[in-house]
Amino acid sequence: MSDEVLLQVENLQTGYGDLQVVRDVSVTVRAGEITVLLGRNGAGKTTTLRAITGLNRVTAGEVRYLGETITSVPSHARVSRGMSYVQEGKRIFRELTIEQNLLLGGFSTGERKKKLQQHVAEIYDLFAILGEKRHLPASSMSGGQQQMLAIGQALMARPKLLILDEPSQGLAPVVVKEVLERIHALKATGIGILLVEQDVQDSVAIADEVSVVEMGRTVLTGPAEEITFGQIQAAYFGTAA
Ligand SMILES: Nc1ncnc2c1ncn2[C@@H]1O[C@H](COP(=O)(O)OP(=O)(O)OP(=O)(O)O)[C@@H](O)[C@H]1O
Repeated sequence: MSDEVLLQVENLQTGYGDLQVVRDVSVTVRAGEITVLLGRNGAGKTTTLRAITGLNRVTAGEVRYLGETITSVPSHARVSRGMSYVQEGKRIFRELTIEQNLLLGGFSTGERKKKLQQHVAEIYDLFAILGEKRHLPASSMSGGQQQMLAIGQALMARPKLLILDEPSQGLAPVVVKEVLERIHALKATGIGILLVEQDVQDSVAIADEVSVVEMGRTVLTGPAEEITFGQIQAAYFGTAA
């Protein structure tokens, strides 16, 4: 287990206008580790990610990132401090080529084209299929490959913390496994990953830390190796102690 805590969310409260959706969520992500955030539809997972990334206002609790409270730091400043967020639904540019999509992902770094090309080559090392298809339009790729492109695009911003909202959504089970395996391989780069998932079994298999949210509250949290499938199920269905 790494000791470097990248993200520490404590007793988070957030929502939409007057509607409080997240009432008490706590989650920790360490460098070189994967924290999986689980919960049923509507439990408040996406809303939690939106508050962490600065898209939703925090009404109580704390978001600490790289040792600093960032609760009032604007979203774009969180990006430039190394927080990359891949929202649900593969937000890529379908008509652009894979390589153009990746280069756009690195645009915010302000680095020169040569440096960006080096980073693109690193992405091809991580996701070989993107390199093979680099000159094809993104729309020509399968759902799983487009998800890898969305992740590759986020990595081009050179994040310390990568936040992924349901990358397995809409993918066939065999493709889900492949995408999660690729995400697992990213740990070796030293970044921390916060992964929201519906696919409990496969995501817990790659997790270091697990948190389950039910009706806007963290009901179970701890190291993946100490948490049983039965405990996760009970937390999911609101029967946890
Ligand atoms: N823009 C919004 N305005 C008002 N309420 C919203 C908005 N987005 C989500 N909600 C509500 O907030 C609650 C939590 O939604 P959220 O998307 O965070 O859940 P989730 O755990 O990510 O579930 P899912 O897996 O379905 O995305 C739901 O009741 C949802 O209807």
